[in-house]
Amino acid sequence: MTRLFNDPAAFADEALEGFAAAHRGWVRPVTGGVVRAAGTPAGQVAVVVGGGSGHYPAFSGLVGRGLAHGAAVGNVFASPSAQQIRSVARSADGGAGVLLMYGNYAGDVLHFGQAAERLAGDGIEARTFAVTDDISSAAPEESAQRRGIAGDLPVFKAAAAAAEEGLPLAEVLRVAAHANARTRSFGIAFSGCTLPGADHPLFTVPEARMAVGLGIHGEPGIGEESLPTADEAARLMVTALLKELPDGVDAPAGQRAAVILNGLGSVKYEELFVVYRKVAALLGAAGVDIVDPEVGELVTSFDMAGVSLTLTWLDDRLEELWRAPADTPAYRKGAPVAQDPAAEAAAYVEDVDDTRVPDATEASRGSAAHVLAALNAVAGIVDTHADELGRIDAVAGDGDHGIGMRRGTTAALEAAVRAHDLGAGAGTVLVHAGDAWADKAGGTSGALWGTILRSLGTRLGDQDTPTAEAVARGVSDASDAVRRLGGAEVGDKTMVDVLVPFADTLAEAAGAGLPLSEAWQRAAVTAEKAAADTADLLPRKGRARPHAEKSLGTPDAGAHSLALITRAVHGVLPDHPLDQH
Ligand SMILES: Nc1ncnc2c1ncn2[C@@H]1O[C@H](COP(=O)(O)OP(=O)(O)O)[C@@H](O)[C@H]1O
Ligand SMILES: O=C(COP(=O)(O)O)[C@@H](O)CO
Repeated sequence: MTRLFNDPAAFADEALEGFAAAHRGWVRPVTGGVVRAAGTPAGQVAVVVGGGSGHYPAFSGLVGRGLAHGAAVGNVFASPSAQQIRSVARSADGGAGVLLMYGNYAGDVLHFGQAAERLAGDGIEARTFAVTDDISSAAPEESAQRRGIAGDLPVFKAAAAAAEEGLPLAEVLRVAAHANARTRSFGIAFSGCTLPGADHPLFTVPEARMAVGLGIHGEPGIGEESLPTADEAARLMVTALLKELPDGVDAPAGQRAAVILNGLGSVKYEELFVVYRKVAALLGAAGVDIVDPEVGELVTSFDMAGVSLTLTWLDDRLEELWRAPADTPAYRKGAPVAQDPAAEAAAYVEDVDDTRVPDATEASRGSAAHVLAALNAVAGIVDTHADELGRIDAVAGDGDHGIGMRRGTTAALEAAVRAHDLGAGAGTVLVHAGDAWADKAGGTSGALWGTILRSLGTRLGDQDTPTAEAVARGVSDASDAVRRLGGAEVGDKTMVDVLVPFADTLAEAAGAGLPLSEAWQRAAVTAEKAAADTADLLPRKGRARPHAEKSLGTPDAGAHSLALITRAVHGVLPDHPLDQH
């Protein structure tokens, strides 16, 4: 249970504020996260890590000498937005480029990728690297699809220690890839976590049972067994990891390994030590020489009761990097590290002029009022269904779809009102709304919905009255853009299963000369049916993919929310073109 919070929607921001206030000697808050208080030494590659909140000390607690130069911090269980990541990276950049590092989750992949592109536009060389250590999340032949859990730490640390040595960006990236290839984790859990403001856990594990391979957002595990003794738990995890040795490690005997026994939130340190006692014995019996083990909380999941074991199979170079000193709020190692003598990190402040919008015609400004009404309806329907969306998402995902959609739609509406008050046309109102949605929601759906509104707004522009055909073309642009960005196709069990038929039906109806409201009504019916039909599909993309069979019978959360939104928008569309209000 998360008991102490104010407004649940503000939990992540308030936690970050308190964290930064408590660790002024190490970190400095910037828009989107934190950077080292002393800044990045000039000429050093900056390693910027990040991910959702709810996993402390990942990710903000790992900022400091010998480890990350900055951390972008998202909402609870949702990736930070591209805008947040860009802001942190710009503040952390020491002039030698930035390596963006995160666990392999769809939202993180989308937002960190977009941030890297924007940084390139800012003249900062940026590369991305996703950690994939969790062996239970995909088969060995699909290891690139695996999610990142406590293996984040050794992989981040190896890259950051290489950066600290002054190596160039390409070399730091190579070290990250090498460390990741030799890092494997496996976890078990005994009870779920409860998100701030929720009155029941995100997921549950039956009494006296253990979920095997459960993810750090409660993604369902690969099996369920009777509650083990501490020794049995140790044996299960060690056996799983010794079965999957990386390339270049033929047998455990004679190898050296960094070992992390990680508590996921509510397993006590004493319990961890009882388990570690057996882990050490089993690895010793297998001939593995343990180097600088860590037993404690390094990647958590609120109050989830669970543990994971991580092994990084060391060679001489990785051992040197693993042993290198570090000094961060949550992770210290070696002799005390002198702080960088540099002056306080300069915080990058974005130069945004939000008091001006492009010129718009009277007609387009009139249409903007309808766009506002539509966004108001969208925020309303999402608010009403937020809990239901979370429940659907929790079946095979991480249960945050309602939270993210609520944050996104609220921010979109606020930005739209601001732009409208400044006299923006329909296109600009939509573009501002999309940017705010992506920025404030983060997560997979934040990136995709930001793209949807931006595509539609770009097509509508600020000059003409949007006709049914123009709106249909905008929705088709959005559908193409979502497929390009997320890489999903119809049948993968995502929002694409609704967006594509919705766009096609709208285009067909508008092309046949129907007025917008009628054309939209037909398309909304198609969308609702398509969303319901996703219940019969097996997920091939996103977080639900490893648990395909668990999601059978439940529609996709993003598909369902899209259908709800198309229906709500229809409710406020006028029967005539969008130029009258
Ligand atoms: N690659 C993808 N392309 C299109 N839509 C996707 C993709 N991956 C996930 N989604 C959609 O995003 C929804 C989840 O959104 P969100 O709650 O933000 O996810 P997460 O917490 O996994 O980032 C899914 O239900 C699905 O509809
Ligand atoms: O869940 C996280 C980010 O992934 P999403 O796909 O946006 O949910 C986060 O907690 C780990 O970085």
